Amino acid sequence: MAWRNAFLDPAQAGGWALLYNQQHFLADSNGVLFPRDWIKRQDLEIVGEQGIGYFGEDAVYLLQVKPSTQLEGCSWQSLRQFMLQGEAETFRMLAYAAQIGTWYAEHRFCGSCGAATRQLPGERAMRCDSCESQHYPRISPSMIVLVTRGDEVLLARSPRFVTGIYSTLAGFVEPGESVEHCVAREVREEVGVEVQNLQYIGSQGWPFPHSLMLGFHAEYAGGDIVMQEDEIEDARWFRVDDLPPLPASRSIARYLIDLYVACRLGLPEPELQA
Ligand SMILES: NC(=O)C1=CN([C@@H]2O[C@H](COP(=O)(O)OP(=O)(O)OC[C@H]3O[C@@H](n4cnc5c(N)ncnc54)[C@H](O)[C@@H]3O)[C@@H](O)[C@H]2O)C=CC1
Ligand SMILES: [Mg+2]
Ligand SMILES: [Zn+2]
Repeated sequence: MAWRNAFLDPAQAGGWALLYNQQHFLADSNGVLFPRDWIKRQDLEIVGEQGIGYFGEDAVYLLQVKPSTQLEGCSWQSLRQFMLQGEAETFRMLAYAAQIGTWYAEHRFCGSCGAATRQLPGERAMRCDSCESQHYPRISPSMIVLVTRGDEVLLARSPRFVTGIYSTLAGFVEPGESVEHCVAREVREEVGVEVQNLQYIGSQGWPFPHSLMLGFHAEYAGGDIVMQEDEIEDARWFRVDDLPPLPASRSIARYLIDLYVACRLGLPEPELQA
């Protein structure tokens, strides 16, 4: 079943409901989608509602509820869990839903003047009538890069990672800089190394909470590894035939590594899950 984003009017009846709060969805043994009319008859406090698209032919609505919300036979499951284990189209739906949920939750009041906002009909925007501003979903461009040196790749550990896992370097683009500049700056800051011959590989929306990952391969150009305090716990060169535990297969971090390894070892190219 395929997921497709769309703008649906919540005034329409029917369809399916996702129950959302802070990067978590309520789920039972059938999954995350509940008959929406049935949900509306339950005694739940619904904070906000958006029509977000179609799962197959079925209309899907996102219902923001309180974190204390309980439904018989259901439990709260994290978006990260669906990223690690969920079916691909289900994860695409939940990734979009979570970003719409984050946007809505963070823009109920105007950041300029503090007045309450309202949802504009027909557009994904929160409108402040008091100062006439509009607030759209925020997307944070971030670079992610695999630094390579022949048969070796530079991988690092953040103290936030699961024990043992090594990954590519990543970082947020700063205001006014190009993504290329960001790659060179972040690599220099995090591991003290210079890079050259950047090659753009592809991108991935990353809903934790609203990054857009722009993925590169870059060749080592000079410098010894000097790790950034607090951000980087370990960084090393690994041979492509002797790699440590790597990030989740659905991540662009993993794709950048698998792609380079496949090229060096003459293996079939992996595919990036969008
Ligand atoms: N899809 C993938 O394969 C991967 C995705 N990522 C994502 O890339 C992003 C950037 O990676 P990091 O190394 O964590 O970034 P980073 O190297 O720029 O440092 C993280 C720090 O940036 C600050 N920060 C948080 N949100 C920010 C924002 N929106 N704009 C600017 N600064 C912000 C915080 O102080 C945070 O501790 C994160 O969202 C992370 O989840 C990281 C690795 C793999
Ligand atoms: Mg970083
Ligand atoms: Zn305002």
